[in-house]
Amino acid sequence: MSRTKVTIPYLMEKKAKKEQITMITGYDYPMALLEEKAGIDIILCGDSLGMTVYGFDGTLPVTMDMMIVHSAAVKRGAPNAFVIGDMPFLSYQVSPQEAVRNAGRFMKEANVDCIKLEGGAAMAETVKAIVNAGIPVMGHLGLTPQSTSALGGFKAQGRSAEAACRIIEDAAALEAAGVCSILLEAIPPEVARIITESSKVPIISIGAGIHCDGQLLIVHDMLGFFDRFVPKFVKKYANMNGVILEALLQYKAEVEQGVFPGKEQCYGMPAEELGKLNDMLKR
Ligand SMILES: Nc1nc(=O)c2c([nH]1)NC[C@@H]1CN(c3ccc(C(=O)N[C@@H](CCC(=O)O)C(=O)O)cc3)CN21
Ligand SMILES: CC(C)C(=O)C(=O)O
Ligand SMILES: [Mg+2]
Repeated sequence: MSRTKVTIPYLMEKKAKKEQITMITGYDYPMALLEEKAGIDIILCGDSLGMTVYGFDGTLPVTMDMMIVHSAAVKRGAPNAFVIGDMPFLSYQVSPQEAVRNAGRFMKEANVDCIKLEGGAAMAETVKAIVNAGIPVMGHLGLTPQSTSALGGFKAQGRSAEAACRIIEDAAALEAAGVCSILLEAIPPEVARIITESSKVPIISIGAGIHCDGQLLIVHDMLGFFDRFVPKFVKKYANMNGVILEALLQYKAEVEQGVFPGKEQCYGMPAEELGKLNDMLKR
């Protein structure tokens, strides 16, 4: 199946035409193949893989090396989607120089189209440095999982007038610094609407309501492939855990009952050769 290559101008055009942008996370080759086939616009190789794929309690243990391996696999599976590499904790906070080097690794070693980092005005200089290196940057505001400890947990943000005002200012600072898009996570729809209407770049929601330019979900959440916790913004479109568990139970039962493997799964040997073998073993 052929599909148009998703680029920044294409995403800008979608915002202008008020066509919704579709975005989903992807962490590996097989899922990326299906997301490409489905025509998803943007695939985020998120550091949420620390939780969904590696079983950590948060995203802080995730390293650049892990992100490079996974995002490269995603880009191989989805050459036409706009693939974004998520900068992991401590890969961009220390200095703009380190941030440029790590963002550059994503481009050089994983062939992604863009990188994403968390934070607002405080990250403006870092964003500028990366953009000046020719690397597109997506911003990320609201619930920023890399600062869970500072936020007091995975909690919705921007629910007071003052907190909302800060997020709106952060979005403006990111746009001025040159981001090509901003992700808003777990904030009230009213706040997201103000940002979407006042910004020139596409604004994507994960738990930020219907007024944005597009939507994102974590693929493991929407497929029912992760159930340690379910954020309020998740809608489950499938029950993969149920499907996979049923297959595993059936396999186990068939092995234990001697039903698997059947004749179809076995390699044949000509009767003549089998006869010869038996003669050889008799000697
Ligand atoms: N599988 C998965 N899905 C995600 O969406 C996700 C991750 N992992 N890992 C990193 C963060 C954590 N995320 C979360 C987690 C919980 C809520 C949530 O809805 N929390 C409730 C309860 C919080 C509380 O205890 O006060 C809320 O109402 O904010 C939102 C985003 C989003 N990200
Ligand atoms: C939760 C989303 C926005 C993310 O950053 C990730 O998947 O890592
Ligand atoms: Mg992330």
